[in-house]
Order: sequence, then C-alpha cells, then structure tokens
Amino acid sequence: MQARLQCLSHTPLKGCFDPEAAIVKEVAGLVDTLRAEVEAFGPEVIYLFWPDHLNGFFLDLMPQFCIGMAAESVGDYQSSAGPLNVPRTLAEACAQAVVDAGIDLGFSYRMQVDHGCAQPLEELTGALDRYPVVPIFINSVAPPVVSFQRARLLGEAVGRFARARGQRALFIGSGGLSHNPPVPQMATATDPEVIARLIDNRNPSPEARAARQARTIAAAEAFTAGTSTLHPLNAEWDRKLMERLAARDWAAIDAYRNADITADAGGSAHEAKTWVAAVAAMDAACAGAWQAEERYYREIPEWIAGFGALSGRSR
Ligand SMILES: O=C(O)/C=C/c1cccc(O)c1O
Ligand SMILES: [Fe+2]
Repeated sequence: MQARLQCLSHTPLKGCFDPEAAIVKEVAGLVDTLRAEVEAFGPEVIYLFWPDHLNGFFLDLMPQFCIGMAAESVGDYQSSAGPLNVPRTLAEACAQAVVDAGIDLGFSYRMQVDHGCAQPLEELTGALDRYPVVPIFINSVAPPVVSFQRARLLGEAVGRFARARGQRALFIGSGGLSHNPPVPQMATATDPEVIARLIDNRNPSPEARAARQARTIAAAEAFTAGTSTLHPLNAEWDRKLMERLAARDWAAIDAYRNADITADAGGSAHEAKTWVAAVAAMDAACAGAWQAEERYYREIPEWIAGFGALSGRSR
C-alpha cells in the first residue's frame, strides 16, 4: 500500500498576529516543502482527521466522531470558504467499515468545516478541492471528549478500510499539540449569550465572526506579552508525544488520561487526538511497514501553538 502521513499543527492566527519574520519564514518553508511532497506523491484520496472549534459543530448535537459525505468550509479567519471535493460513495463505504469495526460514528451530508480542516488542505494541497478528501471530525473542544485510545481505534478502522481499497492515500492529522486558545466552555460559561453561541452559532454574521477573531488576536497578544491566564505551552509534553507517535508506542499513548492532557498541555491539546488517529490509520494501512519522521517543533506563543510536524511514508 502506498501511503503518506502528515500531522501538522494549525493556527488561525497565522497572518493575523505573527512571530518574528525569521520564524514565519521557517514555517512557510516547511509548509512549502510538505506541499511539494504531497504534489509529488499525488494522493488518490486524503483522509483528514480534524477538530472543529465551535464553527461547524455545536452543543445542540455534538458527536464524538463524524465523517462527512459532503462538506463545505465556512471560511473563518484566513481560510477560504467553499466546497470540499468529498467522494461520497467512498466516504459512505468508509463510514460503513468504521461502524462495522465497532466505532459508533456520526455522519453528515452537510458537514461544515473550519480552519481546523481548511488550513491543512489549503496549505498542503494548495486548495480546498485539489484532491478527493474524506473529512473525519474528532470532538476536541467540548467535554466530554474521547480518549487517545478511542482515537487510535477510529484511526485503525479507517486505515484498514484504506488498505482494503488500495488507493494511494494521504492521512492528515490537523491539530495543535499543547495550547489553550480562548474557547468558551459550557462548564464555566455564565453569560446567556455565550451559552447560546455554544449551543448553536451556525453561519454568524461577518461582524460576529470579526468580533470573535479580534478576541482571539487580543488573547494571543496578551499570551505573548506574558499577561494572560491561558495555559502555557509545554514543549516537553509535545516532544514526548511526537516521539511516542513516531515510535508507535501504543501502550504509552493509550495510557494518556484526558484530565492529565488538559492539566499538562491545555484544553485544546485534545486536538492531538487527530494526530493519534492519523498515525494509527497510517500504521493499519501499511500493516506497520512505514517510516515516521519528526519534521519540526517550536513553541510559537504568537500563534498560541506548540507547533509541530510529523511525517510518514510507506516502505
Ligand atoms: O477558533 C478560534 O477562534 C481559535 C482557534 C485557535 C487559536 C489558536 C490556535 C489554534 O490551534 C486554534 O485552533
Ligand atoms: Fe485548533
């Protein structure tokens, strides 16, 4: 099976509040290289594990996992709006295989995706619709959330399906490592307007979207200045997780507890479940015959991100 893996941190703050020019250039160079590698590989299909940020999935009905049979990008921050190229029959067959494997998966024929899905697609392929993509959402911001172990099992089911299909496949995991951007939580929200937005804030006005983005930029400015109460980044946690993923140390990965993830690496570090699922999918698709490579890591407070990249190629 020919397969590639690309796990990559995302951040909507790119271009909105940037670190020094040398770091912007370094990350842009990395992304250019990764995009060239995807182009050279020419995937027949992409399986993209992504976390939403209360832009497409809300608390009126929050699945833990959801596969898109059709999807469009909402165009938050600097990501483009528009349809993804979802191969419906393939996505339906994938959903069937995953459910048959014992993973109770939601599905949507009108999935809305935000920067968590759109940014890696645009950065790694040049457009939202360059390649057929099966978008697979993992709830990472609205507790209760699943465990690393469940994310692994989801990924394995997708990887086994991809192997049976035999198409050249790229598995993408899109998410932060340690980070804690200002995402409101039902458990602590008291303002009725915030609670209402948590429950359903589909298709907000341009003004409402701009106000949210301004709040995130202000939070990044304070975080960088050291005047914020947001959870700090945790390079040690990030590097250890990358090392364990590269080694496919599933016993160690399965042992992570959700409360520790939040305490050690911040509320949005649960996005790393997209990496766990993508690595597990790659492992199953290649029946273990692949090589992992850690490509990048840096703490970037301006982007509120422990920013990393982990690649893999089949042997
Ligand atoms: O959805 C938002 O408003 C902010 C999301 C965000 C901010 C910083 C880092 C990330 O990985 C994010 O997804
Ligand atoms: Fe995110």
